[in-house]
Amino acid sequence: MSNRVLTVENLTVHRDLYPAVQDVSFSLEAGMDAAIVGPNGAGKSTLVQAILGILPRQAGEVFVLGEPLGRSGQLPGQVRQQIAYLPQNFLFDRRIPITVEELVGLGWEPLGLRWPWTDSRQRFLAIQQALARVDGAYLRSYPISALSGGELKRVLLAYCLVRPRRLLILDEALAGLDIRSESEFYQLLCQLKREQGWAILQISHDLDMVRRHCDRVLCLNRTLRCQGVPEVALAPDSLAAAYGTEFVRYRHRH
Ligand SMILES: Nc1ncnc2c1ncn2[C@@H]1O[C@H](COP(=O)(O)OP(=O)(O)OP(=O)(O)O)[C@@H](O)[C@H]1O
Repeated sequence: MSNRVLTVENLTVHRDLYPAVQDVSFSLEAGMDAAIVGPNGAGKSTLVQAILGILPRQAGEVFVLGEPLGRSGQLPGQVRQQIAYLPQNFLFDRRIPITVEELVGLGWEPLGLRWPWTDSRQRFLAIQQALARVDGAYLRSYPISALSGGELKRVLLAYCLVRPRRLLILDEALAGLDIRSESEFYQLLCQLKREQGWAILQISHDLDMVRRHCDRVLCLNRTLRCQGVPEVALAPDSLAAAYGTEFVRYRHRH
């Protein structure tokens, strides 16, 4: 079985009438944690949304687990189920009366029609295990309105891992976490990557975190300015290509 989880070939995506992402190519293997970095407006979210099939593309191809992403974002159900996505702002009204268990259970529901009472034991166990995995077993019957920001992020990760996945996409998902919660979250991601062979694609502005935790970096500024291991892709020359020379001088002064 191939280890290739994601392939992006010559992808171009327009916002309004201009290319926000142009001619981008890269691939991700199982067990790889890749960061997309670049200045504001560089096209990072646009790229991720096109890979998820949320935004249409003007040119290029995307393959997830070897299956081509359709022009309108279609993928076979069994492939789509293996992708988990944590957006930048998981926007919902936290006052809605839903418990942690119910929220995590939404991630478990298989696609397609089924009788509501089938697999209920499996579902219950999967939710329990996912919550235990993020040290959140005690949160099971909490209403989501009662969670702190860090607890909510852990619960959302449980939502992602409640069924087996191959690709996890994070869009600045850790923004707002304190240093300790962020570090714990990364340790957990690292374990999941090793144990379950997840490929992780994450957008981040935290270059120090990327240097510490990621094994591949994509420097984007509309086009891919460079890609490689952090030592290469985060070297001053590569950063200057993505962010401009002023940014690199600023980072060196601090
Ligand atoms: N809904 C939209 N409609 C039209 N243009 C948009 C929309 N969202 C973003 N854009 C434009 O697309 C370009 C890329 O934006 P995008 O959000 O992908 O960048 P980003 O790298 O994720 O930025 P940031 O780091 O600020 O989150 C920008 O020029 C932005 O103004």
